[in-house]
Amino acid sequence: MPRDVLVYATALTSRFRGLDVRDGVLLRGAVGWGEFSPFWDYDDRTSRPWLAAALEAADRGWPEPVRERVPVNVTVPAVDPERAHAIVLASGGCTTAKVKVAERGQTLREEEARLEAVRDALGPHGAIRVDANAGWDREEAVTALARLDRAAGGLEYAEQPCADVEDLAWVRRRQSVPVAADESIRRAEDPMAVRRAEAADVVVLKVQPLGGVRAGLDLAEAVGLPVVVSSALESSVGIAAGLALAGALPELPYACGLATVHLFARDVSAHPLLPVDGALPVPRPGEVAPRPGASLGADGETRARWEARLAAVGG
Ligand SMILES: O=C(O)CCC(=O)C1=CC=C[C@@H](O)[C@@H]1C(=O)O
Ligand SMILES: [Mg+2]
Repeated sequence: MPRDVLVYATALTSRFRGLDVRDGVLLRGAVGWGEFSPFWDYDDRTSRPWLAAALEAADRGWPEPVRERVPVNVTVPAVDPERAHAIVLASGGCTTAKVKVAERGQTLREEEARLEAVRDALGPHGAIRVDANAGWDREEAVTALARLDRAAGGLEYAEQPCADVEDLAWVRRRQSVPVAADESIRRAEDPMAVRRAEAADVVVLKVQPLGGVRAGLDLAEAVGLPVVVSSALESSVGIAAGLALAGALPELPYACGLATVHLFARDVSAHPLLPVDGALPVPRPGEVAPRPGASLGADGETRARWEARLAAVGG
């Protein structure tokens, strides 16, 4: 069992997934550090794979990688065009951008402006993908994707345009932007439904919700579609596990969504996993650790909440 438990909390540099603060637990085992940070809207049962992923990193380590570096996308939250432009320019050389769209309270015109700004910052050769987080119904998705595809000067793919697998398949047949499945994999009872319904061209895999790097490798093999490994908005300790999965996949045709540490006002590591030349290194088990002896930003109440949650989930 893990020997040390540290709780971190940090402000986010832009609002993301409705959050202004991110917090979680770091666990140390025989091999290294693992992160357990299910979002607060996840119940104890749904949080169990997140704990399994942390314990795998802490106690077992990961399979050998087949590559040393992983190309990554810059993640652009649902911000105004000026901020979107600045985020891409400060991305550490990323040539792929993932832009959040279908944000409640925003118009399609605002989202077009965000995509135009991202294209301007990225230049004509960069790749742009969008993530709607299931925010559209299927007709809305077809209309929005046509407009956003034009505004972006071409979209690489659209992540989770609708909630239902049948709707993803319908949208995929009706228009030309490829479809990626995220929530339909990580929150689904049956992640293979996407494959059976021919609902996606790409699948997005996240280590914590899936229960670890080995679980992610097994699912990638079973699904048999191109994989994009993405973060669950983790500290560098959690991102290290994502990089281990991306590093061990036999094929990696797309940039991964693992460059999210820039969204943390303060990371837990003295060497945050921020991209250089648009890529991140694949760390060895135990290589990424919290700053020694430092406070990780969590107050007493936050620490107590996480310790109780860890016990409830089974740590
Ligand atoms: O994929 C990326 O570029 C970053 C990760 C990312 O977008 C997400 C991380 C955490 C929670 C999710 O709402 C979100 C996603 O939907 O992919
Ligand atoms: Mg997504």
